[in-house]
Amino acid sequence: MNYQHYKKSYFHIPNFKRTWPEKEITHAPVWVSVDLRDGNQALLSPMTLAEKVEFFKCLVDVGFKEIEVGFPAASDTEYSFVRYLIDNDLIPDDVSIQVLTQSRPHIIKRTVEAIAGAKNVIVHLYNSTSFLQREVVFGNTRQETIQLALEGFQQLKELLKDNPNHIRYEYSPESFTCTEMDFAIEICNAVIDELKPGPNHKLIINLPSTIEVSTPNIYADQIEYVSERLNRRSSIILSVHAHNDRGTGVASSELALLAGAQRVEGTLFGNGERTGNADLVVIALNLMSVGIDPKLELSDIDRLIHIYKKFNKLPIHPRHPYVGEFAYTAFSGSHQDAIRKSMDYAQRTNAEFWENPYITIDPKDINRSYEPIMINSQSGKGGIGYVLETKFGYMLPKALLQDFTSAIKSLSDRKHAVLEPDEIYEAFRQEYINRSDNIELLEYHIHAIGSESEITAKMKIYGETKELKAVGNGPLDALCLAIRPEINHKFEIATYSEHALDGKSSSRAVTYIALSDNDGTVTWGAGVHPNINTSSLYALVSALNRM
Ligand SMILES: CC(=O)SCCNC(=O)CCNC(=O)[C@H](O)C(C)(C)COP(=O)(O)OP(=O)(O)OC[C@H]1O[C@@H](n2cnc3c(N)ncnc32)[C@H](O)[C@@H]1OP(=O)(O)O
Ligand SMILES: CC(C)C(=O)C(=O)O
Repeated sequence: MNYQHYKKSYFHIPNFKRTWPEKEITHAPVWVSVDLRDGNQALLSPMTLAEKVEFFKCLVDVGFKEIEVGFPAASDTEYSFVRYLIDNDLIPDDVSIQVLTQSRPHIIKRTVEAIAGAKNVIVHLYNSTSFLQREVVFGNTRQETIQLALEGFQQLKELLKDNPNHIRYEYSPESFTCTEMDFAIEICNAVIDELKPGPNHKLIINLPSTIEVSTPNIYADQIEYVSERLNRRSSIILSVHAHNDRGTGVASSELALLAGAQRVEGTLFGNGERTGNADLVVIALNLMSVGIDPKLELSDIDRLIHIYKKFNKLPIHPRHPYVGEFAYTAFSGSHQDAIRKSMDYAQRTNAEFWENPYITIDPKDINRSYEPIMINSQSGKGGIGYVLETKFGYMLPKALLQDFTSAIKSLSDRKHAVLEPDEIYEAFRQEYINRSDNIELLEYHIHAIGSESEITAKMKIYGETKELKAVGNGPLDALCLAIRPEINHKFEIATYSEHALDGKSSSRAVTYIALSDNDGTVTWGAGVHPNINTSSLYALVSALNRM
């Protein structure tokens, strides 16, 4: 690998006493959806006005109070969308729309025109501050870079000075993670000094991980280091906006919260430039999973998935946290076993809290329909038993389950595929239930003789119909006695168990019987019938056929 091609692109963070590793997240941050801006700018085909309107409504329903609705100067659609929201009174009073602008006079002017009449607006101005961007992209010195930001805000203040509405400002030193720390502090403080925020008109300072270049702990250090050195800190809302280039956008945002961030920008399911933005659904559900109110209403997750797929025209990965197709599925035997035991335990003990060794949240809390267990060649008896029990009501004795599991594993191995519950049941039915291949019980009658039972049975044995009769200490014993002389094989009933299948008075019963023969080989059979005597006789015949 050509690792010599790379070097660290973030700058040294001077020694300081970091406190974030000792902290815990205790409450939800201010959430900001940037789906309609950062998400939208990264799409193959950006959303139409109608699509943005529908997406916006969904974000409002979810509970976002700050929504970056676009970059109004970018295109007619972007501009018209902002106007449409305002002119049609679609922005609830408790929701602020946020618009993004570069620090360029004509772009700022157009942005201000776009927001005329909106009650609550955050005007978000950015310019890039990293060494590379300053030197190569802009050709600006540090001082010129600061000047660019200040001139932008001076123009905004002038254009908005008579605006009667609630206007707040946000400043982002874009490419913050590759900016020298002293310069990041210098430029943010220059903006703070220009805007002079106070407790009643706070300024949002957003420190983006425009591109992820380090492990999340470095980002957290950068956030805490700068946070502590901002002027008028109590009048600043510290915001983060993490991308996901190293796959740690969520972790970066979470550690940044420990480090002093109060506000998190991101998108649903992590859409956004390149590898995406921080996934707000994951961060919020991470909070819920440890008992913290996420302050977003995510229970109708399927609606969000639908909106995401429809308007972003992107799929959700099957392994996506919380929402992927397999997020609540275990394939491997030991996981299935532990999931099953824990679910049974929670039900038995009427548990107050969700606790499961392999499933972090109860999928029902986000209205997911789910398959907790799927069966393939890596599965074990725990999972197979779970499927037979939860889908079909069969509670197999452990030894029978073991017997059946080897058959299922080799079936899945041969098929190279997951087995559907119906296939598993069908395999069980064909192999064990009411077998009559060579020996068939056609009719029977039982008479009680004192404490004993006499059975008269019409049976087909290897093609020949026979009338058999015997007395035993119960119907099953009697049938064993009647059959033994007819077949050339010794057997004893080793175990017997039964249960109702459907849980109603009209329900069917299932009986499981294990026979052992001369050399100790154990053979299982099962019988199903509404009459419990019949189900047990069928189980015996079934086991005999298998033996
Ligand atoms: C990290 C982020 O996601 S930031 C948001 C990025 N989003 C977008 O760019 C989407 C919307 N953008 C657009 O539609 C277009 O880029 C526009 C309309 C804003 C501008 O388009 P154009 O005028 O054609 O310029 P272009 O896009 O090529 O931008 C490059 C110019 O903008 C300058 N520029 C870039 N960012 C900024 C900024 N934040 N402030 C001031 N100038 C900037 C560059 O230095 C460059 O100037 P130059 O032409 O003098 O070299
Ligand atoms: C404008 C800023 C916040 C941005 O989108 C980024 O840095 O990724």
